[in-house]
Amino acid sequence: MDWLEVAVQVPPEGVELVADIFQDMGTGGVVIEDPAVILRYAAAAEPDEWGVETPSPGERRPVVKGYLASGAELAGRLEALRAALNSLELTPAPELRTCRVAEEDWANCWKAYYKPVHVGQRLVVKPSWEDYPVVAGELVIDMDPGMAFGCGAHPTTALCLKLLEKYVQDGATVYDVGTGSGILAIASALLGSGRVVAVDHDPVACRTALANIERNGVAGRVKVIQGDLLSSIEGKAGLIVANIIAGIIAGLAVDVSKTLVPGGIFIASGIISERGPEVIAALESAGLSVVEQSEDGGWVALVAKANP
Ligand SMILES: C[S@@+](CC[C@H](N)C(=O)[O-])C[C@H]1O[C@@H](n2cnc3c(N)ncnc32)[C@H](O)[C@@H]1O
Repeated sequence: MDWLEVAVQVPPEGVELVADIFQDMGTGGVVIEDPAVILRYAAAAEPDEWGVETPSPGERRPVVKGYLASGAELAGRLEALRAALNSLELTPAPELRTCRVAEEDWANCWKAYYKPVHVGQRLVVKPSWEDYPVVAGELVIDMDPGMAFGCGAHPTTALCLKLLEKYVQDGATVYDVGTGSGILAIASALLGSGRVVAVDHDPVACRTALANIERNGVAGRVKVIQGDLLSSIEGKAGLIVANIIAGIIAGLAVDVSKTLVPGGIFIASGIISERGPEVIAALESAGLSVVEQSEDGGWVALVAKANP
């Protein structure tokens, strides 16, 4: 099938709003290219090693990409997208570019950027097609994100991985809400969780997560459910992790509070820094106490605790 890649260049405060529009349109995955993150990689490693071109000064605004299937409805959907972008009243106004991609290109084009990454003390996220000599004590997550979000390089994912290292307890039940590639569910299992439920509303993400879970040999402890947030999961959890976007995290706070065991932990990520206070307020008013915040590349991750 052919797809239309729609790339929208926006000022930083528009990233989430545009990602929300794509999500509401059911684009099945949104890609956020943040020049600040790319610049950090370029500074941290040999750019050649990453295959990353350093953005020029004119390219400092983030780009949000969504994918629309070719077909009779495409023109109408593009028109609806343009109208939604105009209604945001951002300055400078979002700029929209489109290009056609074949499904295979879309699934593979990012592979050049993806190398083994060390995250936190013990975790290493390794692309399934790369060789990696494992060092004693390391926990290696073998990933092929396919078309789902979550290769470990994005700050929102890396923040969650570091916090999972700190908060996953042996034998705990973990719910990974918005699992994408399954990366956080797999990390939770490798870190000692006894039972993990990974949920995503996107069927492509669920298939990808399942394949990655099997690849990492943790299928016995990790179950994948296609569903909306916590609505399809039954029972309590010791830890819930959700890397989605600020508005969804804030709206999820009450359900999280009802689902956590006393003293349970919620790791919330995907929150653009400016919206941190709003999410903290939602968590606190749902009866959770925010006990830790970490920040990376303009994104904040929060740790909130249920009452003991
Ligand atoms: C930013 S990605 C995070 C992927 C992965 N957990 C990570 O940390 O890299 C957010 C994921 O949440 C999923 N998602 C968004 N809204 C959702 C909802 N209402 N219910 C379930 N999943 C949702 C998206 O499909 C996407 O896979």
